[in-house]
Amino acid sequence: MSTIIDADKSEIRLLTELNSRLKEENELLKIRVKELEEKLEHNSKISEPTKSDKVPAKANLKNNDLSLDEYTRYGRQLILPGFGKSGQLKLKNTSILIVGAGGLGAPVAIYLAAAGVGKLGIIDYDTVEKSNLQRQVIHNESREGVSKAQSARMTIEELNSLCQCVAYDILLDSSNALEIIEKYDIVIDATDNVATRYLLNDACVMAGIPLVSGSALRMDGQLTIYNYKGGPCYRCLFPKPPPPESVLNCSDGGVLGVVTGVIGCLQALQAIKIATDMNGGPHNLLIFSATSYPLFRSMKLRPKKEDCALCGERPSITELIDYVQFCGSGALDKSPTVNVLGYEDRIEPKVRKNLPNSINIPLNDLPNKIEEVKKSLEKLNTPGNDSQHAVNILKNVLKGEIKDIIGGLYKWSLDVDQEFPIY
Ligand SMILES: Nc1ncnc2c1ncn2[C@@H]1O[C@H](COP(=O)(O)OP(=O)(O)OP(=O)(O)O)[C@@H](O)[C@H]1O
Ligand SMILES: [Zn+2]
Repeated sequence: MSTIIDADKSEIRLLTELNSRLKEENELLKIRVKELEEKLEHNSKISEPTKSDKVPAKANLKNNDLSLDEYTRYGRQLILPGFGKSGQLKLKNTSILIVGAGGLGAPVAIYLAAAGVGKLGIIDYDTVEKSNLQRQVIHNESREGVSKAQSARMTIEELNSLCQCVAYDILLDSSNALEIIEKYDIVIDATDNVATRYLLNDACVMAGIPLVSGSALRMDGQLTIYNYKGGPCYRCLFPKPPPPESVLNCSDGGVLGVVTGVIGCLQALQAIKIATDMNGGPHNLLIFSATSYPLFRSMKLRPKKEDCALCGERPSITELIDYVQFCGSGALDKSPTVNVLGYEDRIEPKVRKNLPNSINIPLNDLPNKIEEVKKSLEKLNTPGNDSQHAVNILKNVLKGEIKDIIGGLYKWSLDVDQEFPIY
């Protein structure tokens, strides 16, 4: 009997000890929480904006506090001096529109959602293809054929369900741009064509929204912010579009996936800096080249032009125009084309490994070989964008129907002759 009482007593003693230890730990935790709160408060004060032209919050989220879940999720950036709770709240109350869910748009969307931007809009008219996956890391194999905007939204929702993501699977053009853009605080240009670049620039100037513009091709990339803090717009620097035949895109020129990652991450960074009013430095053009040393160069941008047709003192462009006509090409445009099956219909018999009735001439040699082409070529086929340039050159010197075969030898190998070697 006494043994049982002794055992009970020692258990009570243990429990009492445990209880007091828990109380002590509880007190220590309270002190630690207080310390962290003070630190956050302090950091928030450091990051108070010093500049007057703040980006107006259009997210309409009106969140004044962070939940426990958000403290845990964003803890590593909350303790950053100059960012803190006030930076996090600004991100939470910011809406950002990403135009293009391709090589640039993918990292932009992932990093902005992960960082806690309150609302992300993602626009893309296209669907996911296997050749996108080498760099468009927001998509995956199971999403082939799915709308890029929807695929991006699915990834974002899995990554951060606190981020409100709106997917627009549409072609952004003059008829819809302003209406959509006006709902956002910041716009990211992650597209790949000149017409959309001018469209976004004009719409952002008209709506008074900063535009974070990026581009990447081959091993190189560029980053600029337009229409921000009194700086220039795209038209101040480039009043006229380049000739359409001088523009090369990734499907023709190629691009290393990491290069789009570098530029996309920098676009996300600039957007975060704008949203949180972090110091951003002067208006610069940042140039990245994977094959140069140093990898980055920064060039001061020319200032805003007083006589800019769009943002100047007496603007002549006061509404969105026809950008396909202005640029001579649009997001969907190519040279006059014929698809491989159409071409197959016109020739016979099929000859393996060589396209029948065709000769293959490198673009550089083409101007010197017009006579040869005249004699021997009925229809032309060279790969990629070169063939579109070739069509333009030939149209100037040859009469008759000159067309570019869509997809060239690669598409021929897919749709007509699976044994035709591709490269
Ligand atoms: N006006 C526009 N409206 C909506 N989406 C656009 C517009 N212009 C371009 N885009 C989208 O921007 C993205 C640009 O990304 P990127 O060049 O990496 O992709 P891509 O066109 O799939 O590449 P590839 O040329 O290799 O097929 C594309 O997904 C394209 O559909
Ligand atoms: Zn301008």
